Amino acid sequence: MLKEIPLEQALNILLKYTKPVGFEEINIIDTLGRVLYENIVADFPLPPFNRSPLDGYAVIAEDTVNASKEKPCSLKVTQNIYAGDIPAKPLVHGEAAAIATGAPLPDGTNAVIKIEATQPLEDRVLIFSQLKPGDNFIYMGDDVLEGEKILSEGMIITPAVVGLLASMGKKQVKVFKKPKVAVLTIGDELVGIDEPRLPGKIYNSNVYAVSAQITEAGGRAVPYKSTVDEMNHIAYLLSYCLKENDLVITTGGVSVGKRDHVKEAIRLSGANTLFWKVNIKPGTPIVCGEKDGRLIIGLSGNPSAAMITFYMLIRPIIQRITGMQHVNSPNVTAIMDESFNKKSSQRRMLRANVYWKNGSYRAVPAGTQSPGALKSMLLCNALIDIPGGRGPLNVGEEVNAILLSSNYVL
Ligand SMILES: Nc1nc2c(c(=O)[nH]1)N[C@H]1C(S)=C(S)[C@@H](COP(=O)(O)OP(=O)(O)OC[C@H]3O[C@@H](n4cnc5c(N)ncnc54)[C@H](O)[C@@H]3O)O[C@H]1N2
Ligand code: MOO
Repeated sequence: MLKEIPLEQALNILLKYTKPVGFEEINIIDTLGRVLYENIVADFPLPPFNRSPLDGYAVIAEDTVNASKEKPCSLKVTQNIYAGDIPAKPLVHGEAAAIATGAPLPDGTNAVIKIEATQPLEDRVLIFSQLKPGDNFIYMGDDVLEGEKILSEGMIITPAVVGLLASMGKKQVKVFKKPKVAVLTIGDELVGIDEPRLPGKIYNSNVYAVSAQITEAGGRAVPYKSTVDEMNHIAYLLSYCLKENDLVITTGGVSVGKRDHVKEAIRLSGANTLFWKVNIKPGTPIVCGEKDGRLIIGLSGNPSAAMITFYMLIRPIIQRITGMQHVNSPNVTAIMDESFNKKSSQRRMLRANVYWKNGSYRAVPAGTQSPGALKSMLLCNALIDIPGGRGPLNVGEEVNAILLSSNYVL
């Protein structure tokens, strides 16, 4: 078993045991945020026919030579084409077709004039400017060519992807399956939020916060009722959860106290312990086991420590299982707006709020940094990565900030 390893090594080990859990076919309406499992090749072009970008008249450009406000040319209007129509016949010299935006252009035409540069006159139209072939003409396949690969496996489904899928007429879409992730919270002190909070007890917040993080990361959270600090029972539950789920996350009982049984319970459950302790603060005593290719990851019971190690180590593996290729959080250089007075003997992930001002990122520590202080996670949208052995941070100092959610920064 490895001990006190760097964060990056821990993540590499976890990713080695991480692979997608298959695919499912779902309705397009439910695909936003999922990851595409298939390549999509256009089996017809977009637009599927030559079309008009304007309300106006389809003409033959050569018929408009020298046309001007003073000397308009006059063409006979032989048909009206609305969006959704099929042109009744091709256009020949001397003719124009009244056409709506998005309507198919008749054969023979090579330009469109907007309605504002024309004037109807009985069954004819006066054209006030000269056109070149191709003016205001949208060719079939202008956007997407037939046979073109427009979407690739591994792409995150954004609203634009949804739009392209729909324009290809795809109702059912193959996406990577979400992993089932068990959340097993451990501690004699825990009571459920629907139970009386007796003296000495606390509500089990981790089961909810970690489940929410799993959902946010793209997994399917399976929360279990909390369990007491009893070794054999924990070992039994670990085996059970591992059979029922793709990944098991626990919180609590990973340190060195008499009732911290998770490390031993992982061994008793038949799993192989990959490492114990990662060299970051908070969340140091994280433990990880593997059985039959599935992982058990035991996080600190301290609520913020659990959330931070989740962001650094578990979110990437859930994202990888869901088919995402790029799972690293973005880093930016930020300038400290306030000082942080503590020394960091160990590498520290400082909860911070990072924002953009006058051309640079600024960082403010997000409040009490104790590993159990959950409120500090409210403002925390980034972690300042302080190397071990560094002294306090001063106002104006440049730091490396790991962004947890780019949504909250700008
Ligand atoms: N002698 C030492 N003591 C500790 C060390 C050490 O190296 N030597 N390490 C400390 C560090 S660092 C951490 S982190 C914690 C980790 O402790 P555990 O993972 O064993 O967690 P617990 O002791 O079970 O709980 C810690 C804390 O969190 C509260 N908690 C637990 N579960 C929940 C939950 N589901 N919801 C809300 N709050 C929860 C629990 O009541 C404790 O207050 O160990 C240090 N000790
Ligand atoms: O590693 Mo712990 O989360 O600092 O108390």
